[in-house]
Amino acid sequence: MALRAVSALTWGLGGPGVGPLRSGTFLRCATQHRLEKMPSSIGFPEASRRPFSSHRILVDVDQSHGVATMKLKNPPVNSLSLELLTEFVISWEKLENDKSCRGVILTSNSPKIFSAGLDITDMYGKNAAHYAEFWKAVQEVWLKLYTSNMVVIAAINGSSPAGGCLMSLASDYRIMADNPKYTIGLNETLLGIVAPFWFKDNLVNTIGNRASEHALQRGLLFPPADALKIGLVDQIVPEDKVQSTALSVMSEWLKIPDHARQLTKTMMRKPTADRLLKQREADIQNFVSFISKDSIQKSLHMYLKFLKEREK
Ligand SMILES: CCCCC/C=C\C/C=C\CCC/C=C/C(=O)SCCNC(=O)CCNC(=O)[C@H](O)C(C)(C)COP(=O)(O)OP(=O)(O)OC[C@H]1O[C@@H](n2cnc3c(N)ncnc32)[C@H](O)[C@@H]1OP(=O)(O)O
Repeated sequence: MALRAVSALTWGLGGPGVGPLRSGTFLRCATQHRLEKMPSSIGFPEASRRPFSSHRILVDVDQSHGVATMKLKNPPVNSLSLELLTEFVISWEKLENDKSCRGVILTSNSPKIFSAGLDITDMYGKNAAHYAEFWKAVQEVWLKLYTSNMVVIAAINGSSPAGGCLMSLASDYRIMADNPKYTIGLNETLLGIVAPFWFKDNLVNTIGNRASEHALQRGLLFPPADALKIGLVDQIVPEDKVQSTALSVMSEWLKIPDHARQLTKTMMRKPTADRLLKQREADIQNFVSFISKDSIQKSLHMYLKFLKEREK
């Protein structure tokens, strides 16, 4: 009975004419029935899977449930290089255009590291044109994630500093592996660099102003239990339960009619996304001039050296 009630609501309100929302709501209604019946902790049945991949991004779409799993694959530490970011955008657009896909679980193919954040070698020793192209790609990935009509769940199966944390923050829900060796946070100041205003906005929207002020100035990296305490992640689970929990949470989110959830998400997030969109080019120029400074290049050089030489 409850199943029918949810579907009737979706059929009634979510058809053509919903405006800027993703089309294909009708298809999604059928999916919704199946999702609600799905035991939430199981994986995807082979028959309905449609994988695709590029060098650094692996995607597995479960068409019958309307859920894709996207894995970052850029060994050794899943740094967000220009190549990875570019491939990410292409894969993301493919999913956005796939009417049967309503939700994405974002995770890592590497054990222990969700993402080491932006690839420092893309911000060090290159020319202005490279920095500009790189930053535009960083902006694009954030905008795609933050404003996606799909439900985005970050399954954080390892450390997630800086840009890795940003990708998680841009998701709708964050589940982190409960291993105290892993950390998450915006640690930019530790590298002698500064998180731009839209990283900061996304953090403030998630954990509040005071906690952000503290975390950002000190470049704090939080172990899972502390991240949960301040609301940086929504849930921590044993390492081997991250993916199954993500599937289970996804099935709950997908019970909500798409159009209502999407309009609500837009209402909550549009002002923050617009702040970047309105000054995107200026933000690129700001990044280029900041990162090109001798003092900043020197800091990045020292940090790379520290990473290579530190004791493991
Ligand atoms: C008012 C003025 C405002 C102006 C603002 C304007 C613009 C904004 C300007 C700048 C904003 C930039 C925002 C930057 C965001 C970022 O994401 S920066 C990246 C931050 N990331 C980190 O600090 C993580 C560093 N890495 C680690 O902590 C560890 O590597 C680890 C992820 C915990 C994994 O540890 P482990 O498994 O032990 O692996 P290794 O440390 O041995 O690393 C293996 C190799 O990978 C290299 N590496 C690590 N991280 C990166 C990276 N992010 N980029 C590139 N390379 C990386 C590491 O050096 C090792 O290399 P070798 O094998 O030794 O060659």
